Amino acid sequence: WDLRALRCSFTADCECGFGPDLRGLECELAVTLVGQPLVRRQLMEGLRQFLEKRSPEKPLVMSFHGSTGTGKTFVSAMLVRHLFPEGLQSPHVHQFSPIVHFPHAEHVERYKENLKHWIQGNLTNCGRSVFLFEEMDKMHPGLIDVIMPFLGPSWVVYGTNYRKAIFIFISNAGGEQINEMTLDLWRAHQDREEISLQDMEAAISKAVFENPQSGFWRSGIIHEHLIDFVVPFLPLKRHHVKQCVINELVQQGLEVRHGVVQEVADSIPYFPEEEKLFSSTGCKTVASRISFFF
Ligand SMILES: Nc1ncnc2c1ncn2[C@@H]1O[C@H](COP(=O)(O)OP(=O)(O)OP(=O)(O)O)[C@@H](O)[C@H]1O
Repeated sequence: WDLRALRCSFTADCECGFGPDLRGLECELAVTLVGQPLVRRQLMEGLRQFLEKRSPEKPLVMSFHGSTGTGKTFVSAMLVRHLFPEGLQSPHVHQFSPIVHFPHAEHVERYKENLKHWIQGNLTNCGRSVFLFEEMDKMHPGLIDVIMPFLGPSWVVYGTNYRKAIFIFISNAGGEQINEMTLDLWRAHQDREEISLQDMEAAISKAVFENPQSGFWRSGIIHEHLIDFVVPFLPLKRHHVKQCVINELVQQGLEVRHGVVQEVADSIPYFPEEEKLFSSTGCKTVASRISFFF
């Protein structure tokens, strides 16, 4: 007997090793992700809505935006780990980085063909495939539009049902707008959880669509509203950085010393110049700085 086939005939979720664990994800986000209430909300809501449907009407498309070190890569890896047990190592999780996969502007037409075939082939192999597009702001404009047919609600493309796939775009684009809105809110004495997602989504979409340096420049993906969830990563404050230092010390099995936490947090640059509120590098350099102060 093929036990896998037998199990699959009784369960709906057995699709090329796809085993979503939303509770586990929610729990890990609550414990390890610092200062990103909107991310938790958007991500969990998006996934729940999508995974509840046995036959979704379109693939799930999310776009992560925010300045450096705010947790975009961290969250995407965590998300993937809670969808496929092998996480980023799963053969059904595909990462694309413009610098690695699409380095030369003069080869864009070839990249378009390759990308289309790659996605089509992998969706034929596993409808639950996850595609991660990193550093979207470094992507040649126009290239990403080749995947538009895979993101919409059509039933099949080239004979493949692709509606169960998940696409995630990651970029720094829109980060400035997010930072400005968060700063305005702080100046108005409002809580960061009170940021209106609608306002932020509109500002981010406009910023990436109108920026010639963005992979989404004049992109049909934005114009046709193919992104289901825009996920804004807010700039991190000093107390968030301190929490990152504590998390990192615990993870490295080191003693959590107040002095070290303070020194690492103090060594990081903050903006704006006057108030020095938000970390310019988020928590990105925390791990490497710990060895200097411990
Ligand atoms: N909000 C956060 N909560 C907890 N840890 C964080 C957070 N943001 C960043 N970190 C820590 O900093 C490291 C670097 O963050 P990450 O790579 O996710 O940043 P990023 O937003 O993808 O930045 P970039 O735009 O430069 O790629 C993570 O591995 C994690 O340890």
